[in-house]
Amino acid sequence: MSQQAITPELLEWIADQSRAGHPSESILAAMLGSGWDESIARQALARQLGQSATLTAPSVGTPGMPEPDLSRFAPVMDAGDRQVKVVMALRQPRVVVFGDLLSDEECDGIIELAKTRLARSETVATGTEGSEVNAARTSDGMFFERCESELIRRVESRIATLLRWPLDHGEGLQVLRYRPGAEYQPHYDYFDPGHVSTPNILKRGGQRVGTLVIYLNTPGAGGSTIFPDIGLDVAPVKGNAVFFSYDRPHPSTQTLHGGSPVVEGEKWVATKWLRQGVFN
Ligand SMILES: O=C(O)CCC(=O)C(=O)O
Ligand SMILES: [Fe+2]
Repeated sequence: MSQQAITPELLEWIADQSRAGHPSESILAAMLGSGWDESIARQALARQLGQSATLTAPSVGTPGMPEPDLSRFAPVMDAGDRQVKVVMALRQPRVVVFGDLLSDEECDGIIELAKTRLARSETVATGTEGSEVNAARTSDGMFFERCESELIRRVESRIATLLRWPLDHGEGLQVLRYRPGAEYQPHYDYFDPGHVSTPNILKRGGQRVGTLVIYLNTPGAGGSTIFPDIGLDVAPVKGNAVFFSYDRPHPSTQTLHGGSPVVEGEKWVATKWLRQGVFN
Protein backbone atom coordinates (compact mmCIF):
# COMPACT_ATOMS: atom_id res chain seq x y z
CA MET A 1 0.00 0.00 0.00
CA SER A 2 1.58 3.30 -0.96
CA GLN A 3 -0.86 6.23 -0.62
CA GLN A 4 -2.56 5.24 2.63
CA ALA A 5 -5.40 7.49 3.67
CA ILE A 6 -7.44 7.64 6.83
CA THR A 7 -10.92 7.23 5.37
CA PRO A 8 -14.28 7.43 7.16
CA GLU A 9 -14.60 3.68 6.48
CA LEU A 10 -11.34 2.98 8.26
CA LEU A 11 -12.39 5.08 11.26
CA GLU A 12 -15.74 3.31 11.34
CA TRP A 13 -14.01 -0.09 11.24
CA ILE A 14 -11.80 0.96 14.17
CA ALA A 15 -14.86 2.07 16.12
CA ASP A 16 -16.56 -1.29 15.41
CA GLN A 17 -13.52 -3.22 16.60
CA SER A 18 -13.37 -1.17 19.76
CA ARG A 19 -17.11 -1.62 20.43
CA ALA A 20 -16.61 -5.36 19.97
CA GLY A 21 -14.19 -5.22 22.89
CA HIS A 22 -10.87 -5.48 21.09
CA PRO A 23 -8.13 -3.51 22.86
CA SER A 24 -6.44 -0.87 20.73
CA GLU A 25 -3.26 -2.93 20.81
CA SER A 26 -5.02 -5.77 18.93
CA ILE A 27 -6.62 -3.35 16.48
CA LEU A 28 -3.19 -1.90 15.76
CA ALA A 29 -1.73 -5.40 15.29
CA ALA A 30 -4.52 -6.27 12.84
CA MET A 31 -3.88 -3.09 10.88
CA LEU A 32 -0.15 -3.73 10.70
CA GLY A 33 -0.89 -7.31 9.65
CA SER A 34 -2.92 -6.10 6.69
CA GLY A 35 -0.19 -3.74 5.54
CA TRP A 36 -0.93 -0.42 7.19
CA ASP A 37 1.97 1.86 7.87
CA GLU A 38 2.48 2.03 11.64
CA SER A 39 2.45 5.79 12.00
CA ILE A 40 -0.73 6.12 9.90
CA ALA A 41 -2.36 3.29 11.84
CA ARG A 42 -1.49 5.03 15.13
CA GLN A 43 -2.82 8.34 13.82
CA ALA A 44 -6.10 6.70 12.84
CA LEU A 45 -6.40 5.00 16.23
CA ALA A 46 -5.63 8.27 17.99
CA ARG A 47 -8.26 10.10 15.93
CA GLN A 48 -10.98 7.57 16.63
CA LEU A 49 -10.17 6.36 20.14
CA GLY A 50 -8.16 9.23 21.63
CA GLN A 51 -4.46 9.81 22.16
CA SER A 52 -4.11 7.09 24.76
CA ALA A 53 -4.98 4.45 22.15
CA THR A 54 -1.65 5.01 20.46
CA LEU A 55 0.25 4.27 23.62
CA THR A 56 -0.73 0.71 24.11
CA ALA A 57 2.74 -0.78 24.24
CA PRO A 58 3.31 -0.97 27.97
CA SER A 59 6.53 0.66 29.06
CA VAL A 60 6.01 -0.51 32.62
CA GLY A 61 7.17 -4.00 33.23
CA THR A 62 8.40 -4.40 29.66
CA PRO A 63 11.09 -7.06 29.95
CA GLY A 64 14.56 -5.80 29.24
CA MET A 65 13.91 -2.27 30.41
CA PRO A 66 15.41 -0.40 33.35
CA GLU A 67 12.74 -0.24 36.04
CA PRO A 68 12.81 0.35 39.79
CA ASP A 69 11.04 -2.26 41.89
CA LEU A 70 7.84 -0.47 42.84
CA SER A 71 5.87 -3.67 43.32
CA ARG A 72 5.33 -2.95 47.01
CA PHE A 73 5.27 0.77 46.50
CA ALA A 74 7.12 1.26 49.73
CA PRO A 75 7.77 4.96 50.41
CA VAL A 76 11.46 4.22 50.73
CA MET A 77 13.53 1.93 48.50
CA ASP A 78 16.76 0.19 49.25
CA ALA A 79 19.34 1.26 46.69
CA GLY A 80 22.14 -0.79 48.18
CA ASP A 81 24.05 1.78 50.20
CA ARG A 82 21.23 4.29 50.68
CA GLN A 83 17.51 4.46 51.33
CA VAL A 84 15.90 6.43 48.51
CA LYS A 85 12.45 8.00 48.70
CA VAL A 86 9.79 7.50 46.05
CA VAL A 87 8.03 10.83 45.55
CA MET A 88 5.72 9.95 42.67
CA ALA A 89 5.37 7.45 39.85
CA LEU A 90 3.54 7.65 36.55
CA ARG A 91 2.93 4.47 34.58
CA GLN A 92 2.43 5.78 31.08
CA PRO A 93 4.90 7.09 30.19
CA ARG A 94 7.06 5.65 32.93
CA VAL A 95 8.25 8.56 35.06
CA VAL A 96 9.44 8.15 38.64
CA VAL A 97 10.61 10.97 40.91
CA PHE A 98 13.03 9.96 43.66
CA GLY A 99 13.90 11.92 46.79
CA ASP A 100 17.26 11.91 48.54
CA LEU A 101 19.00 9.80 45.91
CA LEU A 102 22.19 11.71 46.69
CA SER A 103 23.30 13.33 49.94
CA ASP A 104 24.12 17.06 49.98
CA GLU A 105 27.81 16.17 50.26
CA GLU A 106 27.63 13.91 47.22
CA CYS A 107 25.92 16.66 45.18
CA ASP A 108 28.53 19.23 46.25
CA GLY A 109 31.32 16.75 45.54
CA ILE A 110 30.14 16.12 41.96
CA ILE A 111 29.79 19.87 41.31
CA GLU A 112 33.33 20.42 42.61
CA LEU A 113 34.75 17.69 40.37
CA ALA A 114 32.83 18.99 37.33
CA LYS A 115 33.56 22.69 37.84
CA THR A 116 37.13 22.83 36.60
CA ARG A 117 36.29 20.74 33.54
CA LEU A 118 33.36 23.01 32.63
CA ALA A 119 35.74 25.93 32.79
CA ARG A 120 38.02 24.13 30.34
CA SER A 121 35.22 23.46 27.86
CA GLU A 122 34.26 27.14 28.01
CA THR A 123 37.79 28.05 26.87
CA VAL A 124 37.46 25.68 23.93
CA ALA A 125 34.09 27.16 23.03
CA THR A 126 35.60 30.66 22.99
CA GLY A 127 38.44 29.43 20.79
CA THR A 128 35.98 28.30 18.14
CA GLU A 129 34.11 31.60 18.39
CA GLY A 130 31.00 29.91 19.64
CA SER A 131 30.47 27.92 16.46
CA GLU A 132 29.13 24.95 18.41
CA VAL A 133 26.76 26.97 20.56
CA ASN A 134 23.35 25.40 20.30
CA ALA A 135 20.48 27.78 21.00
CA ALA A 136 18.30 24.90 22.17
CA ARG A 137 20.74 24.08 24.92
CA THR A 138 22.24 27.06 26.67
CA SER A 139 23.91 25.16 29.48
CA ASP A 140 27.58 24.16 29.87
CA GLY A 141 28.38 20.49 30.14
CA MET A 142 31.02 17.82 30.72
CA PHE A 143 31.14 14.01 30.92
CA PHE A 144 32.74 11.91 33.61
CA GLU A 145 34.34 8.61 32.72
CA ARG A 146 32.39 5.73 34.21
CA CYS A 147 33.70 4.87 37.70
CA GLU A 148 36.42 7.48 37.36
CA SER A 149 36.49 8.27 41.09
CA GLU A 150 35.23 6.66 44.27
CA LEU A 151 32.33 9.12 44.47
CA ILE A 152 31.28 8.60 40.86
CA ARG A 153 31.51 4.83 41.21
CA ARG A 154 29.41 4.88 44.38
CA VAL A 155 26.69 6.97 42.73
CA GLU A 156 26.72 4.80 39.59
CA SER A 157 26.37 1.56 41.48
CA ARG A 158 23.51 3.05 43.53
CA ILE A 159 21.75 3.99 40.28
CA ALA A 160 22.35 0.48 38.88
CA THR A 161 20.77 -1.08 41.97
CA LEU A 162 17.84 1.36 42.05
CA LEU A 163 16.96 1.01 38.37
CA ARG A 164 17.96 -2.66 38.14
CA TRP A 165 20.12 -1.94 35.12
CA PRO A 166 23.76 -3.05 34.82
CA LEU A 167 26.31 -0.37 35.53
CA ASP A 168 28.12 -1.14 32.26
CA HIS A 169 24.93 -0.38 30.28
CA GLY A 170 25.15 3.26 31.38
CA GLU A 171 26.96 6.14 29.74
CA GLY A 172 29.32 8.20 31.88
CA LEU A 173 27.51 10.78 34.02
CA GLN A 174 27.00 14.09 32.28
CA VAL A 175 26.96 17.29 34.33
CA LEU A 176 25.18 20.40 33.06
CA ARG A 177 25.24 23.86 34.57
CA TYR A 178 22.50 26.33 33.66
CA ARG A 179 22.94 30.00 34.46
CA PRO A 180 19.95 32.38 34.77
CA GLY A 181 18.02 32.33 31.49
CA ALA A 182 19.64 29.07 30.35
CA GLU A 183 17.39 26.21 29.30
CA TYR A 184 17.26 22.93 27.43
CA GLN A 185 14.41 23.02 24.98
CA PRO A 186 12.12 19.98 24.75
CA HIS A 187 13.78 16.99 23.08
CA TYR A 188 13.92 13.21 23.15
CA ASP A 189 16.96 11.48 24.60
CA TYR A 190 16.89 8.50 22.22
CA PHE A 191 18.90 8.74 19.01
CA ASP A 192 16.77 9.70 16.06
CA PRO A 193 16.54 6.58 13.85
CA GLY A 194 16.34 8.85 10.82
CA HIS A 195 19.59 10.69 11.52
CA VAL A 196 22.66 9.78 9.41
CA SER A 197 24.97 9.47 12.42
CA THR A 198 22.66 7.17 14.41
CA PRO A 199 23.77 3.75 13.03
CA ASN A 200 27.32 4.57 14.08
CA ILE A 201 26.30 5.76 17.54
CA LEU A 202 24.25 2.59 18.08
CA LYS A 203 27.30 0.36 17.55
CA ARG A 204 28.35 1.37 21.02
CA GLY A 205 25.70 0.02 23.39
CA GLY A 206 22.59 0.31 21.20
CA GLN A 207 19.75 2.74 21.81
CA ARG A 208 19.16 4.75 24.94
CA VAL A 209 16.20 3.30 26.83
CA GLY A 210 16.14 5.37 29.99
CA THR A 211 17.27 8.64 31.56
CA LEU A 212 17.91 9.67 35.13
CA VAL A 213 18.33 13.40 35.75
CA ILE A 214 19.74 14.13 39.21
CA TYR A 215 19.45 17.62 40.69
CA LEU A 216 22.72 18.70 42.27
CA ASN A 217 21.38 21.94 43.70
CA THR A 218 18.10 23.80 44.16
CA PRO A 219 17.82 26.91 41.97
CA GLY A 220 16.06 29.97 43.46
CA ALA A 221 13.34 29.83 40.79
CA GLY A 222 12.69 28.16 37.43
CA GLY A 223 14.61 25.23 35.97
CA SER A 224 11.98 22.53 36.37
CA THR A 225 12.18 19.49 34.13
CA ILE A 226 9.13 19.69 31.89
CA PHE A 227 7.30 16.92 30.02
CA PRO A 228 5.08 18.87 27.59
CA ASP A 229 3.11 15.85 26.30
CA ILE A 230 1.82 14.97 29.73
CA GLY A 231 1.84 18.40 31.38
CA LEU A 232 4.31 17.41 34.08
CA ASP A 233 6.80 19.73 35.78
CA VAL A 234 9.36 18.21 38.11
CA ALA A 235 10.81 20.64 40.62
CA PRO A 236 14.62 20.64 40.76
CA VAL A 237 15.40 19.83 44.37
CA LYS A 238 18.95 19.08 45.50
CA GLY A 239 19.52 15.33 45.82
CA ASN A 240 16.27 14.38 44.06
CA ALA A 241 16.07 12.81 40.62
CA VAL A 242 13.61 12.08 37.84
CA PHE A 243 13.73 8.81 35.92
CA PHE A 244 11.91 8.06 32.68
CA SER A 245 12.14 5.23 30.18
CA TYR A 246 11.27 4.72 26.53
CA ASP A 247 11.03 1.28 24.98
CA ARG A 248 11.31 2.54 21.40
CA PRO A 249 12.82 5.59 19.73
CA HIS A 250 9.46 7.14 18.93
CA PRO A 251 7.44 10.20 20.01
CA SER A 252 4.59 7.87 21.01
CA THR A 253 6.64 7.17 24.15
CA GLN A 254 5.61 10.69 25.24
CA THR A 255 9.03 11.26 26.71
CA LEU A 256 9.49 14.69 25.19
CA HIS A 257 11.15 16.70 27.97
CA GLY A 258 13.30 19.73 28.60
CA GLY A 259 14.83 21.95 31.23
CA SER A 260 12.75 25.13 31.59
CA PRO A 261 14.64 28.43 31.83
CA VAL A 262 16.35 29.12 35.12
CA VAL A 263 14.92 32.30 36.61
CA GLU A 264 17.09 32.78 39.65
CA GLY A 265 20.39 31.27 40.69
CA GLU A 266 22.11 28.41 38.87
CA LYS A 267 20.88 24.91 38.16
CA TRP A 268 23.21 21.91 38.17
CA VAL A 269 22.17 18.44 37.06
CA ALA A 270 23.90 15.11 36.51
CA THR A 271 22.32 12.95 33.82
CA LYS A 272 22.75 9.18 33.49
CA TRP A 273 21.65 7.71 30.17
CA LEU A 274 20.96 4.00 30.04
CA ARG A 275 21.67 1.95 26.92
CA GLN A 276 20.22 -1.35 25.74
CA GLY A 277 23.59 -3.07 25.92
CA VAL A 278 27.11 -2.69 27.22
CA PHE A 279 28.45 0.81 26.60
CA ASN A 280 32.23 0.89 26.25
O1 LIG B 1 17.94 19.88 32.96
C1 LIG B 1 16.95 19.17 32.90
O2 LIG B 1 16.02 19.29 33.70
C2 LIG B 1 16.83 18.14 31.80
C3 LIG B 1 18.15 17.63 31.32
C4 LIG B 1 18.02 16.74 30.12
O3 LIG B 1 17.01 16.68 29.47
C5 LIG B 1 19.15 15.90 29.70
O4 LIG B 1 20.23 15.98 30.30
O5 LIG B 1 18.96 15.11 28.73
FE1 LIG C 1 17.14 15.05 27.95
